[in-house]
Amino acid sequence: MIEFRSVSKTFPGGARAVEEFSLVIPARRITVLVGSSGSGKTTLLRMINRMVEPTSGTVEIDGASVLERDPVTLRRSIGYVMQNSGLMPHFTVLDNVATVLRLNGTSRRDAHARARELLGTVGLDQSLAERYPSQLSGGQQQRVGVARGLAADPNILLMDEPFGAVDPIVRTELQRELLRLQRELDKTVVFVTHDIDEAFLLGDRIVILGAGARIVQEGTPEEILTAPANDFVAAFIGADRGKRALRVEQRAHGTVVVDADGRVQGTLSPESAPASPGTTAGGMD
Ligand SMILES: Nc1ncnc2c1ncn2[C@@H]1O[C@H](COP(=O)(O)OP(=O)(O)OP(=O)(O)O)[C@@H](O)[C@H]1O
Repeated sequence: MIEFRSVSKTFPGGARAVEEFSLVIPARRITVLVGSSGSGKTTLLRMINRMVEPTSGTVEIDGASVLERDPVTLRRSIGYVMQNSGLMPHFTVLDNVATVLRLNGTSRRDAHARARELLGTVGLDQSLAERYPSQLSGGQQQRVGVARGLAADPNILLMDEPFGAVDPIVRTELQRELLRLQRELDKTVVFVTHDIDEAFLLGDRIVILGAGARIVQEGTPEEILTAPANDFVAAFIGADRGKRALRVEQRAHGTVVVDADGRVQGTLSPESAPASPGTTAGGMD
């Protein structure tokens, strides 16, 4: 569990990126921080591994303040994946993935063996191991970034718009892979995005942020979709638009689900159709 307690951050020069931010981030779940540009998402993420130091307040991991940990050791114990993969251009894929392990004292041989294993975990072919980052596609680079983030087998994985720079098809693929990985590896993931669709797809919990990282609403996707806290959230999630505002209509050949623009999005099978008033669900008696 990660806990922010009244955390503020003012950068030199006076930008108040985060003001009195408090939040509990549950273990073994994906928590998504979503908000518009400049709302302080990256600053929050980087205060977890002390890449940014809070001006006041504390960040705790399992009850212990990160401010009391050695920043270098702390950083190496937490996975970090960023938008442009952050790979070292003159290192091979294998060496990029193995770096943290080497820094933590693992032998070259063992670090490479583990790195090869991780390429498999993130769905990359072993034949890419000796390539350099510039010889990979954007999507492959991001996978290497994820493998590197997982190298030290951290409990916590911080992801800062990791799929922001790839095309929509690859992005969908990477999102699915992350959900699969999470089911397999059971990490505490803190994921930053400005894309509300991505937040709904990935988040077990979603935190919608306004300026200064003010929490506008926090909850499960279901809670936010069914009860947006205010007009800002409703507008941000597009509550009255397209696929967020579905209704059921009876048509000649069956029951269909129609979006806010009147387009048919799918069908409703008899088993999942809501029971009409007066009927008993199940109907066995
Ligand atoms: N190193 C820095 N020095 C000065 N100001 C900074 C620094 N880093 C961030 N800021 C400012 O703090 C505020 C929050 O920035 P942050 O990067 O956390 O926002 P964000 O929500 O992640 O934005 P984006 O979605 O554009 O990445 C912004 O006003 C930004 O200009």
